[in-house]
Amino acid sequence: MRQPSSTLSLTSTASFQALETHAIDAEDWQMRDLFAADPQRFERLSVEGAGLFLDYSKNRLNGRTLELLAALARERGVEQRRDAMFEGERINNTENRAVLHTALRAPRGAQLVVDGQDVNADVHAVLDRIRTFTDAVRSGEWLGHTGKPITDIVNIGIGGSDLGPKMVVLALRHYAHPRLRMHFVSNVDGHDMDAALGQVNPETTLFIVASKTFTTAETMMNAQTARAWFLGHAPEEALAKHFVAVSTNTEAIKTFGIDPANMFPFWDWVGGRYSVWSAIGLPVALAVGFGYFSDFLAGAHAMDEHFRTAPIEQNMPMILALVGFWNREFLDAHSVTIAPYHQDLNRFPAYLQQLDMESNGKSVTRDGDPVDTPTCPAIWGEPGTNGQHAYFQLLHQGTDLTPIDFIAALRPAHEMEHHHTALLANCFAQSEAFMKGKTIIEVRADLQAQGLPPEEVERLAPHKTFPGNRPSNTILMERLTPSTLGALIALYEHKTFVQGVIWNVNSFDQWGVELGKVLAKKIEAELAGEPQPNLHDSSTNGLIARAKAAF
Ligand SMILES: O=P(O)(O)OC[C@H]1O[C@H](O)[C@H](O)[C@@H](O)[C@@H]1O
Repeated sequence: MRQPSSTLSLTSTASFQALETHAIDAEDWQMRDLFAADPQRFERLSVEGAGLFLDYSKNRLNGRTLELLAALARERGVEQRRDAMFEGERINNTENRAVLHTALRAPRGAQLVVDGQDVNADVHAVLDRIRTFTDAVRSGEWLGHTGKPITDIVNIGIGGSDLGPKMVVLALRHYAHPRLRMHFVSNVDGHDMDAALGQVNPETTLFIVASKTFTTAETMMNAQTARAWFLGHAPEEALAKHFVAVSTNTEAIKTFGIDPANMFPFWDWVGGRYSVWSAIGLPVALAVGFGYFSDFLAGAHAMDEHFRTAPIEQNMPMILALVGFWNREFLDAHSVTIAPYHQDLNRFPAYLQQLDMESNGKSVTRDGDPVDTPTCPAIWGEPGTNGQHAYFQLLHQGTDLTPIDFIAALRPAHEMEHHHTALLANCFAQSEAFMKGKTIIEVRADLQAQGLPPEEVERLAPHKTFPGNRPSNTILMERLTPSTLGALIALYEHKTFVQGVIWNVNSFDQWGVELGKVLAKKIEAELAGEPQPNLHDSSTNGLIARAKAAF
């Protein structure tokens, strides 16, 4: 494999050291002054691509900062590693796998042969099957065992086999088939399955068991429960009309009792959190139809092309990554808030939590050495304007600096124009307020103008002062469509990738989730079996004892 020039530790690179020196100068910068000094700042610090617009001018940086960040990206070999990913090299070095989610959205006929396998042909063969199947279900031609069309689809999956399809189906609800109700069951907590089964009819329900490995404990338990529930209402031969599977593991699907003819495959080079573009997106294709699903893939592909070809300085995912890196490393931002000013992007922050934190929540490099800087910040958020009335207080006046990504569509999918005007006004007002703040002098002037006595002005002024100078990005799109949503997700995927290369971590494994799984198996056996005192620490023993006493 081509070796990117990132074997030096991050802090020993010349470009990181140049950034460290530059960051000392930048400590005193006020964004208000940066805007006042440069009337072109917005034009200079914004970029367009694949139907998205990114304004990153409300960050504490200048042109020199960007030059230094771009130099760092070059020194860390971001472009070489990007090309290696697109070409199918095995960049996931702890699992010895290629990372090819970009191939899932490449148009038919794109050339990509990896290990002698025509990846593009394989991808499009599965897409053709998805088209045939989803057309049949949507048209009503696919019938349940008693001859009725499907009305409800229950996706059973967790992590990447849940978050992507669920988020996208919600985001594209305006494109959805009116007959099909979509349900998502992920949690091993029986309340999740109980709620879904309470709403559906076995005669008209299609279950999708979605699991890359087909070994994930939660999904296997939920799938068995759904199967048993279904067989309580229908004969065994009816299963083929009501259960399909999405997986890379054909053998496990057969063992479960799903006909391989009802299996939609994908491949080990698709990471779970990057899998919504594969057959894991089946619920999306069922809800919105294959045509819109293709538009969704095409939007992501447009972002791939932008990412692959635009120079770093005009490359949206690179810039989003570099600005985020600057805020993390030099402004000590421990977390990032995602604020979609679009109610239909309700689950987007949760989706990004897995994408970013499972990818870059690492503390050793690809070579197994400890990293020498902080890595992935925590990601969290809620749609605006709701967040404004909950935790924005901390963002405005708390002691931590938390960068914010505002995301908005300029045109709504409804006709209540005045709602949309109010929504956008709030979005833009918040980013302005975070940037500008309100000085104590301005606050005093306001309070004096209200006629407050001087001692009252002095008492209240510190509470009403906003420090400002708090960074944010704003991402705009004309409308939230299958295509712009595809581009938006791909933007964040590539942002995550670029940061991972700079930190030199493997963004494509997730060993950190394993320990809890192993211990849960042990404790599950203990909870179900005879008491075995003192196998654990006193806290875990005590909790197990309390649970057993309640059974
Ligand atoms: O699709 P599955 O194999 O069932 O995996 C579902 C999820 O579980 C795992 O524990 C991983 O942390 C996730 O990356 C994955 O998406």
